[in-house]
Amino acid sequence: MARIFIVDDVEDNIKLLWYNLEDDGHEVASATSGQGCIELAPDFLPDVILLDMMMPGMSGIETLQALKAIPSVENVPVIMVSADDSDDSIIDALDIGAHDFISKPFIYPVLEARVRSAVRLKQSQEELAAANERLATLASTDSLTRCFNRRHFFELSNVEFAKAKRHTRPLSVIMLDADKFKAINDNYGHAMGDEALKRIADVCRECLRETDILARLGGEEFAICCPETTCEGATHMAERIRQTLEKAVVEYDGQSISFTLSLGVTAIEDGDSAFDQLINRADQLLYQAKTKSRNCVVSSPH
Ligand SMILES: Nc1nc2c(ncn2[C@@H]2O[C@H](COP(=O)(O)OP(=O)(O)OP(=O)(O)O)[C@@H](O)[C@H]2O)c(=O)[nH]1
Repeated sequence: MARIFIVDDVEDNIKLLWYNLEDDGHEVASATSGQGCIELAPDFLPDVILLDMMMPGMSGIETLQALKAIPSVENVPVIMVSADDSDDSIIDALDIGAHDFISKPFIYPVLEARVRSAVRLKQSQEELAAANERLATLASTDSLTRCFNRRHFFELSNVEFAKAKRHTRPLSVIMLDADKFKAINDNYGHAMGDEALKRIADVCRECLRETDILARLGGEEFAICCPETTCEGATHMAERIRQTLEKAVVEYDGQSISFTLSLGVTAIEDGDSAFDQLINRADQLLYQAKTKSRNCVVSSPH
């Protein structure tokens, strides 16, 4: 079963096709002009469009061109249907992006077979798009914590850094690392360690804004890039993350643990020419937090 949209200025042609297609189990909608097609097809979201070439007003070719400019229907296969089966017509239609061409009068089973072929194309396009989306997610996220991975974090943060520099806007970075994490793994097992990492990500997500970029940089180290945020604002947020995590209890397999975080916070400074400089500074501040007492936030400039 597919969703078929018929465009023809002759209502009897539409009716004939409609009954046949409905009999074959398809869901059908129609328009009697190119303009009607442009207005209705994006709502109906068809799998295939059967488009008459010769119509008064907007021709089939013009309608096809307009459809290709509408994102929600640009990839819907269009079968041009026309009494004019001159080579030029066929070439025009296919060059503009029609999937197929069938001349009138057509033999219905042939048209049906072409519709099936177009539906198969649409389905493979959709499967490919979904697979590409899954791949893009896999390539950009850490599977354990669902945070961005290191590579994607730097891609996004470099763009934010460039924007902040260009418009002289604030931008901050928080680096955070679980304290004595090795002991969690050693005493409670790797699975409990994994639960603890997931909790760090959840606590960060709870505390950050939609525009903030959260990533697991590796091991038990995370970073957050905060556009439009001063060092003071980011320090406030880091402190909220620290306190929330400190109170959290992570449970796994009948056991429960609590643990703490050390955090380093810095913001863009006049002399900074690359995002890496902020990361290095935040990393040094995180190191200071570790050597100071752990379970604390160290920020600069204060
Ligand atoms: N469970 C789990 N552990 C991990 C993962 N990645 C890294 N680790 C562990 O994280 C621990 C990090 O240990 P260290 O670098 O010594 O740091 P720490 O014990 O947190 O000590 P401080 O950072 O000094 O407070 C190591 O035992 C790693 O094996 C992971 O994906 N899952």
